[in-house]
Amino acid sequence: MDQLRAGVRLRIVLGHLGHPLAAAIVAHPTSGTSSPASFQPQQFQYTLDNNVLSLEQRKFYEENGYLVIKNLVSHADIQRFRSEFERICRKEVRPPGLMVMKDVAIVKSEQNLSEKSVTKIQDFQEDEELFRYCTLPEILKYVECFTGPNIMAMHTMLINKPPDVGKKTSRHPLHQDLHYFPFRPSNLIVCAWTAMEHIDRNNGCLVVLPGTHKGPLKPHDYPQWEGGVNIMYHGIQDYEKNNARVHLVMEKGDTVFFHPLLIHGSGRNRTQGFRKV
Ligand SMILES: CCCCCCCCCCCCCCCCCCCC(=O)SCCNC(=O)CCNC(=O)[C@H](O)C(C)(C)COP(=O)(O)OP(=O)(O)OC[C@H]1O[C@@H](n2cnc3c(N)ncnc32)[C@H](O)[C@@H]1OP(=O)(O)O
Ligand SMILES: Nc1ncnc2c1ncn2[C@@H]1O[C@H](COP(=O)(O)OP(=O)(O)OP(=O)(O)O)[C@@H](O)[C@H]1O
Ligand SMILES: O=C(O)CCC(=O)C(=O)O
Ligand SMILES: [Fe+2]
Ligand SMILES: [Mg+2]
Repeated sequence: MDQLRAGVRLRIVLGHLGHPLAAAIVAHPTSGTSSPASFQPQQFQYTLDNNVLSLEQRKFYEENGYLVIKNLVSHADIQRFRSEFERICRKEVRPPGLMVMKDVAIVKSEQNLSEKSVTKIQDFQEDEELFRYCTLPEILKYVECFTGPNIMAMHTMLINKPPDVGKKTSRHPLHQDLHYFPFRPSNLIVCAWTAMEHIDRNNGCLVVLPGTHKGPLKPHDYPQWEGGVNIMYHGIQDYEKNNARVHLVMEKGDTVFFHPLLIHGSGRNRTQGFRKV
């Protein structure tokens, strides 16, 4: 906990700020140094050696840049996070450093009332209840597969995607999280994104372009959307249109871990509910 709190700012993005991956020692036949019997050529670039992920899961993340773990966070914990979010929206608590963001279409409308206008809260590291998410053993167990054991929470958010008012402002353009991160190395950063309810294309699920974590960080800018774009919702202009988009349908408690270079976004929320992650 103290180690986690030592971070700059927190999110469900977790990273490793320590050493780069140790370079493999290559044995030279005449040098006298011998190769350990267990030496294997480096097969994996995006995951670390431990016994948590199956070979199949590891290969999936290496190839696609994300991994969904079903039913990872308990419904009881999710209910507690939901209650705390509602308390924050009612202004019963105001943790230091917290940023409350409203949808650009709703902030300028008559509907700008209470939690129905809050699109997300960011940087909730000082809220003890919400920060419990970053300390859940089941989350950290998987995070460690990507970051190694010295884990630091860097940025936190609870997203409450509102019903779209017809201007498509509830969408989140396709982007790479690394665009927002001034720290590296990228392969030792991972995002954990937990569904707080059933999420599919109707309420604006996460959309990913598999394999794009192998590419570079691309230029980002505001999309040219007529109905308006939320502040800081930058998107990639020139992504590969042939790259298959995969819509991640998730149940409450399911968690997707993804690489900060993976191109992802989310569609509009066509329901009347507030889609929470
Ligand atoms: C902070 C990063 C945001 C990332 C967003 C995208 C997330 C992608 C996920 C990827 C991972 C992200 C990880 C990020 C971590 C690193 C971040 C590094 C970048 C920074 O640190 S940037 C610095 C911090 N950034 C901000 O604080 C964002 C800007 N925030 C604000 O401007 C305000 O706090 C905010 C949220 C707009 C609310 O202001 P507030 O004064 O409380 O609100 P008002 O109602 O008084 O409105 C003032 C004014 O703003 C207009 N407004 C309100 N909401 C929006 C909106 N959603 N979009 C556009 N415009 C908005 C409102 O209409 C008012 O305008 P007027 O013209 O009427 O004055
Ligand atoms: N052709 C496109 N050009 C640019 N961005 C796109 C395009 N298609 C989708 N996106 C981006 O990907 C996100 C997810 O797309 P998706 O198609 O799921 O959402 P949607 O268009 O809002 O809903 P739906 O397609 O289900 O009607 C969108 O919010 C948008 O940011
Ligand atoms: O949940 C969403 O709508 C998008 C979230 C996102 O981009 C992120 O968590 O990095
Ligand atoms: Fe993102
Ligand atoms: Mg679409």
